[in-house]
Amino acid sequence: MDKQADLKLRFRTSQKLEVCPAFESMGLDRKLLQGIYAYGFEAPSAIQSRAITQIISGKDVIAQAQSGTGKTATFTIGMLQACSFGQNDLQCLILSPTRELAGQINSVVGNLGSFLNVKSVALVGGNKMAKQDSQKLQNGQVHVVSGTPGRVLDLIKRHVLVVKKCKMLVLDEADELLGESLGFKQQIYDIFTKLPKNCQVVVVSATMSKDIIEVTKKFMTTPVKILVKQEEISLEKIKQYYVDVDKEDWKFDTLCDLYDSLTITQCVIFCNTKRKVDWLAIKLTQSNFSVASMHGDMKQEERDKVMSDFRSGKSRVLISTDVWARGIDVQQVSLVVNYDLPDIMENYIHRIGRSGRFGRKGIAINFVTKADLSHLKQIEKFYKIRIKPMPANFADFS
Ligand SMILES: Nc1ncnc2c1ncn2[C@@H]1O[C@H](COP(=O)(O)OP(=O)(O)OP(=O)(O)O)[C@@H](O)[C@H]1O
Repeated sequence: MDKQADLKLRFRTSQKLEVCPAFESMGLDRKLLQGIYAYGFEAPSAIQSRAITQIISGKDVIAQAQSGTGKTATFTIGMLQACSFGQNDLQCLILSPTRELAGQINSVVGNLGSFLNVKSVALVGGNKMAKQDSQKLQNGQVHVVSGTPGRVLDLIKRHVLVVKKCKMLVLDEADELLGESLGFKQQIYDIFTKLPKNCQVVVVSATMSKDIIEVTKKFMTTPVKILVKQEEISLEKIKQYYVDVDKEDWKFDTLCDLYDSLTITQCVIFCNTKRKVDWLAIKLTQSNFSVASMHGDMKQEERDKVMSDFRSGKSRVLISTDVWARGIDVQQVSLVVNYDLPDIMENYIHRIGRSGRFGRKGIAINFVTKADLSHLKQIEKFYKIRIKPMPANFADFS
């Protein structure tokens, strides 16, 4: 077999995967099922019906599925089924790239595991660890940790977090954690070396490149792969448009013209830098538009307040950087505006995926200057999609 063909084969979805059409047919604990139904889920999504039983079987798993299709519950349900709640040890460690995402995952774990009496904590940077959490950790009263890599590694090194009984490591947004750009990769390797040799590894993301799958070979053993074809990554339910703004200076007025449509439900506006987020938030506020903003240089308490106001619907328009691009789930978000096109190709899919959660309709609007046109074409080519000009009657159907 020539090398190219061999490479293609190795990155295909594993053959003959069982598909479970119902949560009942997955062999789940009765109390876990109770938690799933109480959370409002009726039937599993495509990724859930394929990946949960693979995770439960104890195999290493690479699970890719489109944004908003229920990957969090996929690994959470698999993981909760694998935990022994009679045992007072840390058994599962979930890592994700942002504090907000780690917190969100922790609350999904708590909700789905509410009848199992699961004890979980979120361990993230930015805040001093709550005394209560540190006590729980030291008394071995935590089954599941959802954290960001830096904080988790630090606590392991300081022997506050004891991982010797950990049986499962989950990397959510794995391509971001294992990519070169954000400096998480070394931290992940360091954490991995502290875990027991037979620790199961589950990696999850909406985007997964061949390079990343190569990287996973360093710490995964013959994983089951559930992958999505490049042309299927973009969700049909999210309509994608561009507005030709010609030059940077015109973006602001275009956004002001759109503002009434943005507030119909909730909207996230992405800028490429923290400075631009601050600038845009000030400028819109000065023009009497009500907006919230969030980025990585803000104090954690401020970030938490912005998140909780947005989740509760108190604020409806949020301006942010790529700190908001991945994983954050606010079902009411129906519109995403790329005030700037993302520099990182993968983040296009993650950003627009903040809308159209779990089959809902979503709209993505890209502001495109003359200089951006070739970048837009690259995005279209990469995902095999067509991004149409925004129709004049957009406000009627948004
Ligand atoms: N089986 C289900 N039935 C109904 N709703 C579900 C089901 N599974 C997940 N959801 C809901 O779908 C939404 C999206 O799920 P989730 O955040 O896990 O998506 P994701 O695939 O991780 O997305 P992303 O790629 O953005 O991280 C959540 O609000 C979740 O509660």
